[in-house]
Amino acid sequence: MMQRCLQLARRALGRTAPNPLVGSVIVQAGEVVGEGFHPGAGQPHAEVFALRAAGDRARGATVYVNLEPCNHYGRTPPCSEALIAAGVAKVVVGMVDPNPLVAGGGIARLRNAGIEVVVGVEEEDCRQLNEGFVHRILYQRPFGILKYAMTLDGKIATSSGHSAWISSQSARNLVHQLRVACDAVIVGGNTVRKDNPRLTSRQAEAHNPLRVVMSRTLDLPTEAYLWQTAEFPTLVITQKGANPKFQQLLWQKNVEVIELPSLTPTHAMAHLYERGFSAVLWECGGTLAAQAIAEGMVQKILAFIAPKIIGGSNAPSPIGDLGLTNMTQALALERVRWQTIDSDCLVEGYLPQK
Ligand SMILES: Nc1nc(O)c(N)c(N[C@@H]2O[C@H](COP(=O)(O)O)[C@@H](O)[C@H]2O)n1
Ligand SMILES: [Zn+2]
Repeated sequence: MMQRCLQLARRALGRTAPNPLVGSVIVQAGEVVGEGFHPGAGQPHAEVFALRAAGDRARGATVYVNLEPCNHYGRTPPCSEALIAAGVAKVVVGMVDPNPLVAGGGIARLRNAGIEVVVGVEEEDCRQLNEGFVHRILYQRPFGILKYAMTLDGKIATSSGHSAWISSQSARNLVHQLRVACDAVIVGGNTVRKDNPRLTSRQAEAHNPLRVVMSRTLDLPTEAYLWQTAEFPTLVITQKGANPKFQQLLWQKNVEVIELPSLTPTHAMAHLYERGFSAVLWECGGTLAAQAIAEGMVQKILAFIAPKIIGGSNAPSPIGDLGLTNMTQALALERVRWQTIDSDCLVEGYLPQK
């Protein structure tokens, strides 16, 4: 039932920030009598949709939900009260809500009302689905995911900058799927100049992240896929006073431009946090990737490794200089997993939290 909650929650992938992904199932005498998911901030919570679907059959039933029911008046009233009013007998919770406005209060409220509450079912999967939301709440900044594709000898392009394609079509499809789950995708000016990326999800009906370009100088091409904003918006983040003429050209193309006093990954992520974003994908080159890692703006890494060799010392690598001189300083990923995708290998893991 908890896995079904996660499945339902995923229907809103990429659309709920700053809120979490939540699904709920109501079971009465072994039969599913109601299901629901949270479609987005400002809309009713998953439990409310499930209660509406169950109607009177919620009385005496068991409610499954991947996140603790809320207990506060936010954009919507507390689900704890709705569950109590509906007369449910038992609530099975995937994980405690880290939001300080909830943080165990929903569970306590239900228990005080005589409802049996079980906590921590399929907890690891529940945590992973909402890792962006959890990070946002705990650290007041979005969760950063760095993704790159490299050859067996650690290159992301030839020395002339050619990179299409390093990884297989199946690996690229997985990246499109990853974009569905993210609120924004960031590249630097170099990537726009060299690759002219689209940065979309390539899936009908699916969510597309806000496409973000970080560029200090705005020394960017006048024509690029990213400036075609009829379907998908683009945000360019630059530094105060940079290239006013080019800024004007971008605005004419409906590309939003914002100037920050100082253009760093930290400041860019702070801005995206203010916009309500939870999960941000870094698809940038090595220099920006190294800066983002050094500033603690990357929490998770997904490295696609293709069994191809480019060779040469001038071919760029996925992560630039981190200033490390000794192997004991190497950043050792935690909770590492790997899988094969066609002939490529995907290694993923988490950077130690600073
Ligand atoms: N249990 C649960 N189910 C949902 O469907 C939810 N969206 C949440 N969200 C929690 O409540 C906060 C948002 O409240 P409003 O939508 O503003 O009323 C969010 O931060 C989570 O803590 N929980
Ligand atoms: Zn709620």
